[in-house]
Amino acid sequence: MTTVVPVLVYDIALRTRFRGLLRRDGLLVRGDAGWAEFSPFWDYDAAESFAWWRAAREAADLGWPAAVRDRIPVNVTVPAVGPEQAHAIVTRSGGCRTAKVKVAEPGQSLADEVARLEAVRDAIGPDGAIRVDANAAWDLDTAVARLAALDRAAGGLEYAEQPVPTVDDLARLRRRTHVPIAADESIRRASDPLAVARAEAADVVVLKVQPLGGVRACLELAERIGLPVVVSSALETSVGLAAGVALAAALPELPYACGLATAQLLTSDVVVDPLLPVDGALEVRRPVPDETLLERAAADPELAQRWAARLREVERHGADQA
Ligand SMILES: O=C(O)CCC(=O)c1ccccc1C(=O)O
Ligand SMILES: [Mg+2]
Repeated sequence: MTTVVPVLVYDIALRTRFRGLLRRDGLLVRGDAGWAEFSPFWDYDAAESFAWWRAAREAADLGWPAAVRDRIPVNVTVPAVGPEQAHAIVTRSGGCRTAKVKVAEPGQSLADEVARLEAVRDAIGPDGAIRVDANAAWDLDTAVARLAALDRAAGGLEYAEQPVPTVDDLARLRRRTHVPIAADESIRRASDPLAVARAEAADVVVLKVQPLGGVRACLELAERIGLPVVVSSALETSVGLAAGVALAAALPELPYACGLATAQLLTSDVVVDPLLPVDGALEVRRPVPDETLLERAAADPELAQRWAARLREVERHGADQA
């Protein structure tokens, strides 16, 4: 393999709390094929983070397969915020015709979620699509009851992403609700990502490039799963998002909006022209970081050291596997 140069650790504030985070940090590297992002969340160990490193190596060393489309329809991502803020996020989303609303977050009541979904429907209009993401937080009976209530509040849900943790419960739930089911954690954190398809546990699968080890790995997985794919981000800078865009651009079919509009959740980016939606879609392109913006986003030396140590650990893990 060619050498990949660790170039910079970024540390960027989020606009609102997301997945319990107030800031996002990660490593940017550059190889012969371009810039790449390595940004596993801190609760992922070296074994799980190794797939994220394979995705970065692919981006830096090889680049990505050819695109078959030049724009990617995307959903606006609505964190667990109040109804006024939810309304404003959708209205200022850059024309997104699909909204993905986070639900089942700690400390949130059904009333909070109903109010958020009503606000999102008001903002997106009757023709917009609304999906929810529960991040595996419900048990089966709670999911059946909540989906009925949220489906009503939203005036119809396009689908529910990972409402329950296990493949078996996804399959059972799918038989107890008319809301279509999407699998996310059951694909990207599973030892066997094909189990969802075998169990007929989902109508849609969410694929994320970093946790699944790269664009090529995702294209292969998509083919083997044989279900419609939604490409989603891991809350990256535009450097990481470009890999998701490349996957969405290369898939033979793309029937749903993708979850790649998350540059909107960051207060700044490392490229001059971030991957933000225009008319509800991202352009298929690979933006290049800007020196000044890289400097501005640079983490303090202590955080940079932690990432360097982490990368050494992940590479050591990879060497042991080989
Ligand atoms: O899909 C989207 O709209 C945005 C991406 C997103 O929700 C996400 C981002 C980082 C980590 C996990 C998730 C998730 O889908 O659960
Ligand atoms: Mg999800």
